[in-house]
Amino acid sequence: MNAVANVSRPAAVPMAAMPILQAKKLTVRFDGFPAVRDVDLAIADGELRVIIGANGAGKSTLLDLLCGKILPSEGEIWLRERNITGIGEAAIARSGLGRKFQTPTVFKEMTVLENLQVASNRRVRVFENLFDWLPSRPSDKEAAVAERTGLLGAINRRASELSHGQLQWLELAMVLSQDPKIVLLDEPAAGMTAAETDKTAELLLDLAGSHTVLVIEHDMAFVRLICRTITVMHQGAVLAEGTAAEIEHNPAVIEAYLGSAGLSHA
Ligand SMILES: Nc1ncnc2c1ncn2[C@@H]1O[C@H](COP(=O)(O)OP(=O)(O)OP(=O)(O)O)[C@@H](O)[C@H]1O
Repeated sequence: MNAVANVSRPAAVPMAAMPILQAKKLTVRFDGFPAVRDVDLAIADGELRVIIGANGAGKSTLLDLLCGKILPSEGEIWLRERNITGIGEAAIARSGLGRKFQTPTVFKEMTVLENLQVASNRRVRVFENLFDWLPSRPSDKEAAVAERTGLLGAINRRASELSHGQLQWLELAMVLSQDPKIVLLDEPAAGMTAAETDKTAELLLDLAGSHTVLVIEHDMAFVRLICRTITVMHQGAVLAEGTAAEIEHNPAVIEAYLGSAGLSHA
């Protein structure tokens, strides 16, 4: 049996309370081309939301907008009752929104623990690694983050010795070290083995609830492992939103994104 099947899934989150993250008519144009168009999105506190869509649908650009990496041409982004549009990437990160990119940006010559210390500002400057005068034991928080991401046993190993999956988990652990309320993930299972993919699904299901998680994903098998609500993007706009079953049977989605073969063959 798939290991993920044993993980208890958080119930779909009802949207009664104010969403923790909202996009309102979010649009960005590059030289007049609308990469993201009029996107309305409402993510509940503790929700695990998956965004799917064909290449060029605007998924990464949407995450770039939400984390403040790029500015919208029109529309707004709200973190609970606060309009965070245009406040800048660093201020948005400080407000509790963490982003993990597809390509890990860990320091390969440092250990897992040292990377976590850099991420949480316990090891303030990278060159301090040259001197062995910083704590070599994990704090309780570092140990907890390492344990949650399956890296506790590897905490003193250099990042260069880690597998591809472990590197991805390390970068997620580095994001978690900064205490985000919301975590944005760009294809977290890309390039992973089947076992690593299952473990990543378990990890995301475990994170949901204590964190709000927004995931871009291409791999439909992975999406089915983790999804509660799926948002489908097409040509920069939101085409559909619903459960996996609703999305799989949505004629517009089948037509626009999945082709006549349907979702099960995506
Ligand atoms: N900085 C940019 N300048 C010009 N066009 C851009 C820029 N960034 C993205 N685009 C265009 O915007 C559209 C959306 O791109 P985006 O990368 O967001 O799509 P995506 O859904 O994430 O695709 P993929 O799954 O292939 O990563 C594409 O047509 C892309 O070429």
